[in-house]
Amino acid sequence: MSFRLQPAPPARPNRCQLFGPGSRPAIFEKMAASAADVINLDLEDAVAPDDKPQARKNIIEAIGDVDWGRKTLSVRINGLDTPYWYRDVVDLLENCSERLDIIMIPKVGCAADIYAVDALVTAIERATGRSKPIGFEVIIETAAGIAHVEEIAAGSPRLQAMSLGAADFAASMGMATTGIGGTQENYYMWHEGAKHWSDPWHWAQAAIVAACRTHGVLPVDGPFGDFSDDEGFRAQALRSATLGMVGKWAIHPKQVALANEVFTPSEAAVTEAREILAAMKDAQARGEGAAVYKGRLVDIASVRQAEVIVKQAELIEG
Ligand SMILES: CC(=O)SCCNC(=O)CCNC(=O)[C@H](O)C(C)(C)COP(=O)(O)OP(=O)(O)OC[C@H]1O[C@@H](n2cnc3c(N)ncnc32)[C@H](O)[C@@H]1OP(=O)(O)O
Ligand SMILES: O=CC(=O)O
Ligand SMILES: [Mg+2]
Repeated sequence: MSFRLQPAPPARPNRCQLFGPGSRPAIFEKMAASAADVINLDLEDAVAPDDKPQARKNIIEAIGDVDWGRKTLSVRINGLDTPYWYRDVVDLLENCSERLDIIMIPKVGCAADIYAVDALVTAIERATGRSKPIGFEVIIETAAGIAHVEEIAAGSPRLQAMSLGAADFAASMGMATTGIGGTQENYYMWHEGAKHWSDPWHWAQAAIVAACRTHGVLPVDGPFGDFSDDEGFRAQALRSATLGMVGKWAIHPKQVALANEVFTPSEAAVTEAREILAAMKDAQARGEGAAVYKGRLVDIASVRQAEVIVKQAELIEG
């Protein structure tokens, strides 16, 4: 371990982030009643330009009026390349209740983007006397965003989570696909007469996880567009969880249960993790730094691995 210890990310469940357009208030109560840990009310790409003012009003009203329970409540503002974002921030923070937890900043390209929003949010918080500091989450979904992912992850003490936005990411990178996440038909290895599909999102996800873990931010996988493909969603989510991501977006309510299932450690995984911790405790009592568990080596690193699973389970149990 470096002399600089790895900071812990926010201790809250983030298995599923359910999105819904701010211009569709009829679904807000349904979103609140869902099993998602995080709700993202959208002012950005799911809202047509002419609908943005009304969407802001809908969201401001719903933040105060809807019972969001213990969910983390987030609003996605428009990108800094648009004329909308400052009005999103000003209207929201001058008018919405303190129930709002987080602002999501899309298409972040460098740390200065976060700095700009932080300066505006800080000024409004001071001017209006808001007592609960607003957190940030960002989407990495441009070439610049992935190129500067580490400085972005270090961009503000407000930053809690970072998602990969596969749709805009593919567009910005010039990727030859209109699919949002998942397997891409043309991304395969050819070996002995058979296609073996690879994962074009892997490297971006790994870069995001590394940046997030370095700076105590939650790494999250973004949207999976084909909501009729449960197995495709599950496979993508399992890969993300294996890489260290803590959750995934749902762009349709049927994806919430799938995400929760994948990002909740199974009973078997938690039992095994606890058994490894117990085996290592016994080994340490004997003055040994390594032990054999089910025929395989476990040592202090295994303790750290097992603790990840146990902590995640305890966080979810509350
Ligand atoms: C690339 C990106 O930026 S992704 C993030 C931005 N995108 C979004 O926010 C899109 C979010 N999703 C949606 O807007 C919608 O789910 C759509 C447009 C994809 C599909 O909407 P619909 O055609 O209404 O879906 P469908 O008919 O299957 O809905 C089934 C039920 O779920 C409800 N529902 C639909 N979407 C949502 C949602 N996001 N949250 C909660 N409930 C929802 C419907 O109201 C309907 O309820 P009912 O059974 O009581 O009538
Ligand atoms: O905003 C999300 C994306 O995939 O683009
Ligand atoms: Mg996007």
